Amino acid sequence: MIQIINLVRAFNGQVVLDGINLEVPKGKITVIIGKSGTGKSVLLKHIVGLLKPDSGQILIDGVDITQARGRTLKRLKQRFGVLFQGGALFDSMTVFDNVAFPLREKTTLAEAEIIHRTRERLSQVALTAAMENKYPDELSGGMKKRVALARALIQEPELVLFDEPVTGLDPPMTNSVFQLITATQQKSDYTALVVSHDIPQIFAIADLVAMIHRGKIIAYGTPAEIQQDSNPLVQKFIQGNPEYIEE
Ligand SMILES: Nc1ncnc2c1ncn2[C@@H]1O[C@H](COP(=O)(O)OP(=O)(O)OP(=O)(O)O)[C@@H](O)[C@H]1O
Repeated sequence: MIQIINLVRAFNGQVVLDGINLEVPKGKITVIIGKSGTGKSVLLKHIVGLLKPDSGQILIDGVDITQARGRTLKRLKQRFGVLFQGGALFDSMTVFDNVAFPLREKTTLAEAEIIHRTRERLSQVALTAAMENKYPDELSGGMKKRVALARALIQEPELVLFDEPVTGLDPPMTNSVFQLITATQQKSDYTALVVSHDIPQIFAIADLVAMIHRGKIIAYGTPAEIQQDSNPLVQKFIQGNPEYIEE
């Protein structure tokens, strides 16, 4: 579904993406791993059309989003649900209004249908009706992630991008958010691209894992393949070996 071909991007002369090649298959969960500052968020921003590369292509079902403008770009963007780092909920809106927001902004659905769909999504992420009228600052970190997930899924996107969805959560909450990603993905069959450092948990949810190092994909495969990868850099990273920091 997504093909990234020779993607290159530098900022102020510093090359961040140095010829990324990656296929993200339809209806699967692909996880990108790699240390802080290797360009994982920059890559996601290119995929959703927020940044333009210096060169290379990103084909979404054959259409190059790096070249898309106007209506074509808008239509491509509508196919994405995005959960950026931090969740970015609107503090002045209730849980319900946060989740309903994309439907109110971008569709002409009747209010009754908006209420129905919003409740459906909230229950999908195990948020009860009692939570609907709370404001983000009354919620725990894990609850906020659930609300952000419900909002990312509200328009039934074909493709959902998650930028470090469990950062700052305790281990049970981390597992619970990962389980929700798996459960919603299986139910709605969207294509998921997740950026996460959380090893070993990501091996339990990923169909495919790609490791990015110095602007390139240096390993790609199933969790079992990655865990057995012969590249010492991959082994150092997944085992949390401090030597990797210097690599
Ligand atoms: N808009 C920008 N202008 C200049 N430099 C940028 C910009 N966005 C990102 N960078 C640089 O690109 C590099 C990669 O950043 P990015 O946020 O993609 O890393 P990351 O792999 O997602 O890290 P983390 O895991 O810590 O979130 C960093 O050196 C960052 O400073």
